[in-house]
Amino acid sequence: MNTHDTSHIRNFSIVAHIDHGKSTISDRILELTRTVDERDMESQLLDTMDIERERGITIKSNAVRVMYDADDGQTYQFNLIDTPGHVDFTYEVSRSLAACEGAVLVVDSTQGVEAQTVSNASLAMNANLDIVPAINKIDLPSAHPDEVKEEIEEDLAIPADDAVCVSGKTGEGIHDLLESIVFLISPPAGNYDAPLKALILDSYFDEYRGVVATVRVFDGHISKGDDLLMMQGGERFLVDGVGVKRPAEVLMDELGVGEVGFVVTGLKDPESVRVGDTLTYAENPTDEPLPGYREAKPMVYTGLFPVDNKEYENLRDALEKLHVNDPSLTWSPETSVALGFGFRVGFLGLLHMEVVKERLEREFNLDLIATSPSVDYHVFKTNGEMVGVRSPQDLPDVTCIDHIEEPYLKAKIICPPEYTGAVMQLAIEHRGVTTDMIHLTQKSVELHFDMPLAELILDFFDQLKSRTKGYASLDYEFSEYRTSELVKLDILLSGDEVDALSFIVHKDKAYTLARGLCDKLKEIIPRQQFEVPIQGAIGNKIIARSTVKAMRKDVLAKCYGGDISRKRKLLEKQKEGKKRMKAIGSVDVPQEAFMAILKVDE
Ligand SMILES: Nc1nc2c(ncn2[C@@H]2O[C@H](COP(=O)(O)OP(=O)(O)OP(=O)(O)O)[C@@H](O)[C@H]2O)c(=O)[nH]1
Repeated sequence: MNTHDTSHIRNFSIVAHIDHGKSTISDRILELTRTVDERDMESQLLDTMDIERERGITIKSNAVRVMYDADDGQTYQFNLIDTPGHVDFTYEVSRSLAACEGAVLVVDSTQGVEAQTVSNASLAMNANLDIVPAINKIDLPSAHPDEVKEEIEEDLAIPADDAVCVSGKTGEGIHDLLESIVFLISPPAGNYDAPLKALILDSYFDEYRGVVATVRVFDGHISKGDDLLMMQGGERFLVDGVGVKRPAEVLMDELGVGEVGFVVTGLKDPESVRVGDTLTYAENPTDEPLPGYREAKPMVYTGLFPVDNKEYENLRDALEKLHVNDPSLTWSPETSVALGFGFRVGFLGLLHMEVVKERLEREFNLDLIATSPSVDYHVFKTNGEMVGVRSPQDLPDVTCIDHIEEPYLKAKIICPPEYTGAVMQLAIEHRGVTTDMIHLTQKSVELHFDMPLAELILDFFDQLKSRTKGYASLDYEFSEYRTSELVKLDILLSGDEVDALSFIVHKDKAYTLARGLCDKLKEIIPRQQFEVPIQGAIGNKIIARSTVKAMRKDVLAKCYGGDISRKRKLLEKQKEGKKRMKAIGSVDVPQEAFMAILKVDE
């Protein structure tokens, strides 16, 4: 195949609302194009992380090359990028779209257009991509593809004549989808002989080969031995090899213009390759770098502390390693009287937080305690200074505070009309204000809210799902900082303040939350050999209290006589429990206590 000619190349992302079937459709494409042998086929092939497979969610985008023999007798090179659907990872989606000419927009035919369908469609439209709508799960009896077509036209302003009905499960319609990709998505433009212009989409660190970068070549071509320069980072290196994923890595002679693949940089410093940077020839560089990416800003911060303080350095190393292919992760050292040395880590959202914590524990074998999530508050002091506060412990003394601003979101919820009242009520309870209500179709309403981010991270999503029987979907973006009356709520165990349990809350909610939290902690903290009073306080004022009664904990007391295996199980369970306990003063506090705020029923 002539690498100067790009007419046979199609670069596209698969985007959708969470669970609408992107990964399943990608699997069928790999199967139908015989990229993967049937006997090697396992589901969610592109979700390479254990967590992705177990949870059935995509976290990282993944680029693979498949060759498609089309009905016109030609063979096409498809570079397919599977993307995450959850709102936390919208940033990852826009990174992938920047490398493509087209997007396959998957919509579940039993659910219709949902919040991230709208946001992904508008990301794709803003990036000027050709969009192929795929209406999925048509094998299900509850599928209503015709109505979904209408929604695509009306809500998204995408012509639905182009929509292809498919089933990722049975494979029906996948052939038609591949044909539509050939006809509807433009081939890449670009000049093979021009100076190199390649966008770094992603990178990971390999012990033996150094940093391996996934790139999209816009102009020029890359081969082994080329002398390349990273335009922003300034790093220069000789290419150690190039190749593509199918989905196993295959080395190639060259990555030509318009293609997507990987470059082995040989660079040993994980920080030397920046996602969003432009690669060019060191001796004959291009004039201007590509626009790159908007930096992903962390929204949620939490303290991560090793249960065993000796693991502190290991935790730092692990964060550095994860950062290479998760550039949105940020951290700074944090010290807690209760938990010792740790880090305040910034995440894109709560799912991102859970995923990173789980990866740190599994892939790096760390035992961690996470404290309740916080947002980044702007605290204006009486002396005119502004400080960013991401941890309740860092809040200056009240006498020095003039006012505090907190981040607000523009939230968008799509739900069936009968749940409008429930959704509005929930928003009011979370200090939200309805700003707009649009009737999309007879079956769906789009509600717009202004709402503090801090409220969203306190179980808003779970509440939304339960109050709308799972029918509502949520999307949001940061809007601005606004002044709020916020106070720091402290928790005292046996009369001692536990810094890691403090949090910042709106004044009007402080009493209810303090009471709820004291009650919750009473359930969570196991009985000790002495009574443990739990108190909630604002400054010196105690506003709530509860007590954990004294009891000698003898887990075997319940086992009369000889059931050895049951005894062993109980002891093991207790040991497991101990691992996650932190002795605070003389009280053993389990991990759940530090996240109890997320579980308080208001
Ligand atoms: N019946 C039926 N089920 C499907 C079909 N496509 C996907 N599913 C199921 O829908 C669920 C979600 O599919 P995924 O492919 O993981 O969805 P996704 O969009 O990749 O999800 P994220 O990566 O988490 O955003 C899985 O349980 C699939 O088995 C289909 O055509 N028919």
